Amino acid sequence: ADHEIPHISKRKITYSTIKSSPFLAQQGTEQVRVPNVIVLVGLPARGKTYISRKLCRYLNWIGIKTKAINVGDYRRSACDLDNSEHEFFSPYNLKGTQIRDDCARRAMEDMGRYLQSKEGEVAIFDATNTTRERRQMVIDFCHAPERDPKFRVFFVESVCDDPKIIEQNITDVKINSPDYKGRMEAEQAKEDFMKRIENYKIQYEPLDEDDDYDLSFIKVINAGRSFFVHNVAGHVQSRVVYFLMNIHLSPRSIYLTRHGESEYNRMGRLGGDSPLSENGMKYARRLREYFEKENVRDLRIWSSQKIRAAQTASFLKDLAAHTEFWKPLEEIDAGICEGLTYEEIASRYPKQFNDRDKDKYHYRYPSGESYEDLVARLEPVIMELERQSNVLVVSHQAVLRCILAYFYNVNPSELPYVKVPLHSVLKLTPVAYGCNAETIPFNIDAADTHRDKPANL
Ligand SMILES: O=c1[nH]cnc2c1c(-c1ccccc1)cn2-c1ccc(Br)cc1
Ligand SMILES: O=P(O)(O)OC[C@H]1O[C@](O)(CO)[C@@H](O)[C@@H]1O
Repeated sequence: ADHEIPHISKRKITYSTIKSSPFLAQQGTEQVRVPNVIVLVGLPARGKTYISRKLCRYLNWIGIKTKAINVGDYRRSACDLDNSEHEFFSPYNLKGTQIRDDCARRAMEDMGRYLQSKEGEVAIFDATNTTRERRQMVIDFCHAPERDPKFRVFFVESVCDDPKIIEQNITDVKINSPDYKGRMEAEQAKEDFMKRIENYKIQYEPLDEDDDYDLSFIKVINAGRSFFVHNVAGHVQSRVVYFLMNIHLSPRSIYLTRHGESEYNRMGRLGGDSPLSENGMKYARRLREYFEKENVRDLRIWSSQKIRAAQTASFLKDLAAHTEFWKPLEEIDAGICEGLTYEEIASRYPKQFNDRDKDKYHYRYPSGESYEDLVARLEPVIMELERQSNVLVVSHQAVLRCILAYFYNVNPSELPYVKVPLHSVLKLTPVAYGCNAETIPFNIDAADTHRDKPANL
């Protein structure tokens, strides 16, 4: 059609191009970055799996393909569960030691295949790795003579002598772990687990800045109260350090809501900067009533600067300790399609409309943004959310899809189709390894702005 965007010739660009993800520089098809292995170190109940899974989720969300490999899972599948009492973990139990070494080796080989095949760029090796000998085995595997490129190794040691934190870990996670669930009373399980920790303490050799002078590592002390960082090498390691220094365990809630229904929502028009509709105003009032009852301590409100969002947030301003308006929270920029309805896009730019549904995450509107662009612009928002305590985010459909995808590990193909209806609040509360979600519906009429993936694609 003569309205069709002039097809920009895809000149073969020879110099290295920074692909759409700002974190990924690609030379032709090979990624210039070497594979990275992040090796956890620490006694049981020091949060190693907590760190592994959270780090894995963050790296995948920013576009760095990452897999966490937990050696405990290999041990549990290798031997039936009667081998999970503390005697099994005694260094004097030769059979137990042999099984555990074998599981570590098999896990390491799976990790090697994941990185060698370029299926992923980063592997997180989640195990105690509490002896120098075991750590050397991992290093030798990553730097094997025949390996090209060598895997870069970064140790993350979690050191904790705060009994309250250890207690919290055991009640939160260990008692419900497959090792104990339904086989032992909580009290007995806790006792057994404390003995398992004692077994590991016999051989525990913490990382040491002199003995391990050539290694790259970070010691996280008492769940992030302090850190010791040594010899950080490369982009991935510095992002890992940055992330670990911004997360915390303190209980809090994150509330997510879209703006109230806007005039453009009612017309089915995308983007723009229209004010709230009558329904939208009603929602904003009811949202305020909800937060009056919630009575959240030190609530911070972050809102997009679009009128429909700022109006919604302004109803709650006096309830919050602090309200700020952030440009990164604005809705995806639909470029030349801003202000149009989906029907108008389909008729004016049929090829663009079709291309978008084929790969909605990577599709970038002409003069606009893709979901991938949105994730990159939202990374500082996610990092600040990790740092904060109670926050209410007032934003938009595509933005909240990206934020939810971070908390729930939603992959790029599903992310653009996550349901985020108008006039509902999502309350996220981090617990143990995951996040509880509570949807608070307000039963106030609103346009349905959700478009499912067409069945034929
Ligand atoms: O137990 C622990 N000991 C020591 N550090 C811990 C935990 C836990 C933990 C606590 C309860 C449940 C699940 C995990 C998290 N972190 C942790 C570690 C590093 C950072 Br940066 C932040 C938190
Ligand atoms: O990616 P989708 O499904 O088109 O949703 C994003 C659209 O949702 C809206 O926020 C509301 O329709 C638009 O402003 C935005 O373009």
